[in-house]
Order: sequence, then structure tokens, then C-alpha cells
Amino acid sequence: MSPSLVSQVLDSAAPAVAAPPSKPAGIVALPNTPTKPKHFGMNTSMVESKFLSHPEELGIVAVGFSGGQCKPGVDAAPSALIESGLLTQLREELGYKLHGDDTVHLYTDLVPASDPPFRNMKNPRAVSLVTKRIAEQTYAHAKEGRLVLTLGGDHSIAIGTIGGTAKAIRERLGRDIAVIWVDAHADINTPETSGSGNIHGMPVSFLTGLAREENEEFFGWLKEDNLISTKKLVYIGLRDVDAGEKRILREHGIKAFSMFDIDRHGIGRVMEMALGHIGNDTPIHLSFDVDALDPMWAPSTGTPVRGGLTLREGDYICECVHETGSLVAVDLVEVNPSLASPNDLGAHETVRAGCSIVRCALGESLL
Ligand SMILES: NC(=[NH2+])NCCC[C@H](N)C(=O)O
Ligand SMILES: [Mn+2]
Ligand SMILES: [Mn+2]
Repeated sequence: MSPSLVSQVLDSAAPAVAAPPSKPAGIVALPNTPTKPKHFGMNTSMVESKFLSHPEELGIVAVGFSGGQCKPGVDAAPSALIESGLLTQLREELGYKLHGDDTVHLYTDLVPASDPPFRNMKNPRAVSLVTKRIAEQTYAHAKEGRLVLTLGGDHSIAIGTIGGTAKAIRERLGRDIAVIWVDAHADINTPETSGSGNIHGMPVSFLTGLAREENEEFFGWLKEDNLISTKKLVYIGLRDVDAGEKRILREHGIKAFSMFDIDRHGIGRVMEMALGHIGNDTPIHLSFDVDALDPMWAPSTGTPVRGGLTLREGDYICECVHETGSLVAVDLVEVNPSLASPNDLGAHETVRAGCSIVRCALGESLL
């Protein structure tokens, strides 16, 4: 990769939460970015944003972090997505002005030398520190009224992305966000119900307060302001849910559309029901795990599960969410370009699918 394309730097200057609004540290505005107004972009659907003060501005958080699970390579996803032209497309074809896109954060300065398991969680200190930093980054963008795009990274990073937007939207608009979690997995294990100890299977339990820990070092930095309600959480695409997770979903009456529901009703009806549950007056954070797609479309991911969404169904979910005008943040996670056998096209296809998902969420229209 050419360093001019993506400068991978240590994240030593992350934006402080209290940074002045005009120019938070570490946020890079591209010089002379041509700004086509988004609503008139040739390829962009014309949707008024309900909750963004700068809907044409996109805050990019590129997270090269893999500590929420055990397979290396998912940290290389942001660079792969950027190299394949994603950010250029967002700028030139969809007309966004990008902020903070010049840096893939590796957070290596935050990873402690020793990080033994705690309450069955693997790499607990690293994941806690990194997600805390990510929360500061998404918070800074969302506080400015920008749409936030986070390129992961494994799904543990959603503790930071959602924790940051939830807080910023509460402060800016006095509203709670809803979360649409598109995934083969529910990622709602508590440290105690998890069989793997991998934190990428637990982010939703921390974000909803179902898992709690006072200690600052182990997600104790998550405060009420960072949390979301189980009533405003909707899953789409589930097909590999652990027994303990099923119990949690049932006990809390969490809205979930599995592949069964998609087969029964079709994706069109499922999206009507999912968005109906959220209501049209609620800011939405979309967290998209690429393993929601069938491995036929996205094979290069750490925990693939057969029987998933077609690429069109995934794109359609994103198009519908964009169409609401309520979108405030998007995550794309779990792309792992290194999980492809040599000289097969898996990694390329997965990156391509990821780019498509992001473009659809950000308003690319077909006609
Ligand atoms: N973000 C993901 N891909 N999560 C997969 C989680 C798999 C399993 N439920 C676990 O807790 O370990
Ligand atoms: Mn998953
Ligand atoms: Mn996931």
C-alpha cells in the first residue's frame, strides 16, 4: 500500500472529548475537497436528513483493531476498503466532504503488554482502552452534526462507535438513538454466557447495560449516556445465536428478524417491520457485520455462517435505512482480507461487498 494513500500512524493524538468544536485534534479536513451538495449528487438519492446539521459531511473513523477476537487480519480491512476506492467514491460520486479520513488508527500505543483474561474476557484491557478511544472519535464527529462512518475492525469496536454516538446525540438533540444490528450473530453474550471469551461476541450486552463492570479498565468508562435501550435495538439476519443469547433476547423482548423471518416475509416486509418498530422520529445507528451476508458474497470474515443474506438483501437493508433520513452513524465490521485461500477471489469479493453496503447506506441510488 502506498503511504500517500493511507498513512498508518499511531493514534497518539485522538480528538479529546472536550476539544473545541471548530477543529478537534486529529481530525483532518482534506484540502480543496470539491463539495457537490449531497442532495444534488448525480448518484445520490435525495433524502433530507432529520438529525444531522451537516448531512453532507462524513466523519470517518478507520479502525485497524482485531483484539475482540483471535484471528489476525481484520485490522487490515480499513486499508483494504480505502485502497479499493471506497472513500474516493464517497467523495467524488456521492458528494460527501470527508473528515478524519487520512488515518487508519491501529491503537498500538493503547495495547498493554500484559492483558490476562478477566471475567472470561480475552484482551479485556486492550478492547476497553481502544473502544474508549473510538467512542471519543465518533463522539467528536457526531457532536458536530456529521454523519459518522466507522470502518472496522472486529465487532467489539461497536462498544466505542455506538457508545460515542449515543452520548453525542443525547447531548446535541436530547434524544436516544436506535440501533439496527445486521449480523449472523447477536453479539449479546455477557462475559458469563460467552463460550469463546471473544469480546466481539459481547458488545451489545455492554451497550445495553446487561453486562456491567465498575472498573474503569474493563469498560467501567461506559456511563448511562453511552448506553442504548433494548427497546430501540433491532437485529436483522440472525442465524447463529448462542443458547445464552437466545435467553437474553427472549427475556428482554428484543426485536430480532432472523433469516427465517426474511425467508417467510421477504426483505421488503422485514424492513417495514424493523423500521416500524423504531418509529420515524428516532436517530439510527446502523452496525453492519459483513458476516450477515452469505459467505458466497462475503467469504473473508472470521466467523462465516452459511444461509445468509444475498448482497442485494444487504444493500436493500442499507438503502431503506438511508431512505428514512434518520441515519446518524454506520459501522462496517469483520471484513478480514487475510482469510482467503491464496489466489481465490474471496478477499476482493468481500471488500467489494463491503464497499457496496457502505455506499448504499450513504445514499447511492440505482437510478
Ligand atoms: N462479531 C462476530 N462476528 N461475532 C461472532 C460471535 C460468535 C459467538 N457467538 C461468540 O460469542 O463468540
Ligand atoms: Mn457476526
Ligand atoms: Mn457481529
